[in-house]
Amino acid sequence: MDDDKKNDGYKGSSNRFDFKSNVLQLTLLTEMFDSFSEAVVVANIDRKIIYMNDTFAELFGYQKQELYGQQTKILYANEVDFSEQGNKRFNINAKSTPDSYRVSYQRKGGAQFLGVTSGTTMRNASGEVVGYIAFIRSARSAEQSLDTLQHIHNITSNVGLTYDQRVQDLLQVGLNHFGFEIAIISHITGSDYVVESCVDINSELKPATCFDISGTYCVHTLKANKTLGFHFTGKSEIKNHPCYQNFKLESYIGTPIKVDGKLYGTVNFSSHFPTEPFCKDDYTLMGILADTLSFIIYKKISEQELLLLATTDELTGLLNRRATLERLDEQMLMSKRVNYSLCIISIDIDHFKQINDMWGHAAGDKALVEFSRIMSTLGRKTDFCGRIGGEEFIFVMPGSDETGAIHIANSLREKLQENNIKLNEEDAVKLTFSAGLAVYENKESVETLLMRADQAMYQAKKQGRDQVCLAEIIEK
Ligand SMILES: Nc1nc2c(ncn2[C@@H]2O[C@H](COP(=O)(O)OP(=O)(O)OP(=O)(O)O)[C@@H](O)[C@H]2O)c(=O)[nH]1
Repeated sequence: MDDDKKNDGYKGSSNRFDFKSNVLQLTLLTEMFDSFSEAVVVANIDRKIIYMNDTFAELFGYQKQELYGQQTKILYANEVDFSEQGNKRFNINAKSTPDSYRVSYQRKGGAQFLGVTSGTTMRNASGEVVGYIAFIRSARSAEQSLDTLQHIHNITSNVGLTYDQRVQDLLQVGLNHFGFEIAIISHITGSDYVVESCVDINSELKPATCFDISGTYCVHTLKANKTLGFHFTGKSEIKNHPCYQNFKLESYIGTPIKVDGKLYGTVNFSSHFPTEPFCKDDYTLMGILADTLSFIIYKKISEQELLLLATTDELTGLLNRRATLERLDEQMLMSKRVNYSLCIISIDIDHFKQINDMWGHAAGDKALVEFSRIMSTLGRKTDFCGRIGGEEFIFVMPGSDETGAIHIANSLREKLQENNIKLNEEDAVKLTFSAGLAVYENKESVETLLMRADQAMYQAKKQGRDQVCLAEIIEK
């Protein structure tokens, strides 16, 4: 073979890896690596490129002649990385053991990609370092995809993870796979795109942020109803998209998440830097991630529904007895810890039996539902009420004193006076109630607090109903 043709390498005089005297080495490199499927590059001690194979030139998007003699700085996305690698690896004191690392590279034209590089120093017969050989592959190779799949499996099979940890870990796996900065699970209702969970390496994006869907790339993903990716938005057909104009996100890949057959939102990854074109593996992985998330979200929604069922009174929609007492207990603990007052009112509708007797059980049910609706419109956001039994309720007011609680009881009375309760098409009644008000005393239990409030309520009944009595205080 003609030497010149064989050695289409750099022939400049400044490199200390002199080809004229090292023809053998270059011939060897050419024979060994020209047909290699992995990208191979050799740089001299000045970090100038003296050999590359076709795969390398293709990976970086250059003609070989454009790269020969160039410092490898041209290949790095970040100049700092170039200097750091130089300090660590490309110097005469560097170890000659092979070494592997990941770094962001830059193609001709600026598109960036995450590369896995393995390399080692090259020495001459006297043992002096004369250059460096590196094997570079895109981090998103088949091997990387398998690694990502393994991580997804590890996360889904780890029963010790909470919902939030699981979701965050899956987002992180996606970020690592693509080498991006932002990962989002969105919940989409109408035109609202709400960031439900996210990982943002720059900590700028926060959960619960809401965008109009038209301002996000996901609008295209939803329209396509499948995974969609843009690896260099600034050079794509959507470069006028508001998301590009506002956030300069150069790369994006997103997939719709469907839960129980209905659109829930999207999972998407994005970066301010361009990346290499997405490959089949990337699309497959996005599908697997979206399916995995869909299952996890479905499970969470089912659990929430079950919890709601277990804590809600079926007829009125108020908290049921167990949930009311549990919440009361929590509030009493809090009240003790931060030393604020807490009041409860035990409420019992007057002569309720007569409604059932005169208009039937269904009419009684309607009265209970309407009474509950009116009662739950009262008070502060932190107040809550629950149904304790048939026509008995308690109203809990954390942070309120006796005056505040009496005000609530009076408001309920006024509302009931203003509103006739419709029992059926023709009939309506006015309801009254008897109530017992108890102010929580430090150290007492839920049972004593309730008992004192109930006793005061029975007192109100005894005294003629339609009134509020104060509970006895505990004798010291
Ligand atoms: N419709 C309906 N009635 C209920 C429900 N739960 C309990 N009740 C009825 O509520 C009535 C309560 O009656 P009582 O305990 O005698 O009390 P009251 O008639 O309100 O009289 P006072 O409390 O003394 O004013 C009973 O008839 C119960 O059957 C329910 O879920 N739906």
